[in-house]
Amino acid sequence: MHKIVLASNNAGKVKEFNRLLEPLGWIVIPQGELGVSEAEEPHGTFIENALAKARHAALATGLPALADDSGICVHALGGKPGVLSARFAGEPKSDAGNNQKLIAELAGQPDRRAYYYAALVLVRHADDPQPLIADGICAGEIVDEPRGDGGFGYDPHFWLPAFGKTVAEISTEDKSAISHRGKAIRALVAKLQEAGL
Ligand SMILES: O=c1nc[nH]c2c1ncn2[C@H]1C[C@H](O)[C@@H](COP(=O)(O)OP(=O)(O)OP(=O)(O)O)O1
Ligand SMILES: [Mg+2]
Repeated sequence: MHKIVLASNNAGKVKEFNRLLEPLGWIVIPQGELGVSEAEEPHGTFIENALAKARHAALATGLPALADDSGICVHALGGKPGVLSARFAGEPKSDAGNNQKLIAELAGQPDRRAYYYAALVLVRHADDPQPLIADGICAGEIVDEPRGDGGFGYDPHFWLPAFGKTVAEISTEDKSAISHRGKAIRALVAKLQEAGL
C-alpha cells in the first residue's frame, strides 16, 4: 500500500511529496518515470480532477495512485484562477506567464487576499470504489514584487503575514508545516491509519 505512483508531472509537487512521504517509509514513484501520460483535467472542481488523475495513473500502472489537484483562489477575482490555475495564462503551462497575468489582473486592487487549496485522492486501484480523500488550505496575500527562489508556481508572489515572507522565501520544512499540501497529506495519512490501510 505504501508503494504508490504519484499521479503528477509537476516537479515541484513531486519534490514536496517525496519529502513528506519518504520519512514515513513510502516509496513514491512519479508517473513520468513509469511512462504515464498526463491525464485530462476536464472538471470544474479540484476533487473531481484529482480523482480523474489518480484513476488514470492507477489504470496505467496497476499501482495504488496518489493525485493532487491544487491551485490558488483569489478573493478579489471571485475565486479565480482556482481550478484553472495551471493554465491561467493559456497553453503551454507557464509559471512566469501565470504570475504575470495574476499581477496584471490585480492591478489597482487593494484586496490582496488569496488561498492555496489542494485536493488529494488516493486510489488503491483504478476502479477503487472507496477513494481516500483529503484537502488543505493555506491563506495569504498576493504581492506584486516576486521574492525568493524556493517552492514553485505562485510561491514568489504568495505572502505569508505570519512569516513576513513569501512562500518562496521560507524553508521547505516550514512550507510542509503550513502549506495546503502539507496539511492535506497529514490528514490523508491519518485517515489511512484510522482505516488500518
Ligand atoms: O504549493 C504551491 N505553490 C505554488 N503554486 C502552487 C502550489 N500548489 C499548486 N500551485 C499552483 C501551480 C499550478 O499553477 C496549479 C496546480 O495545477 P495542477 O493541475 O494541480 O498541477 P499541474 O498541472 O502543475 O501538475 P499535475 O496536474 O500533473 O499534478 O496551482
Ligand atoms: Mg494539472
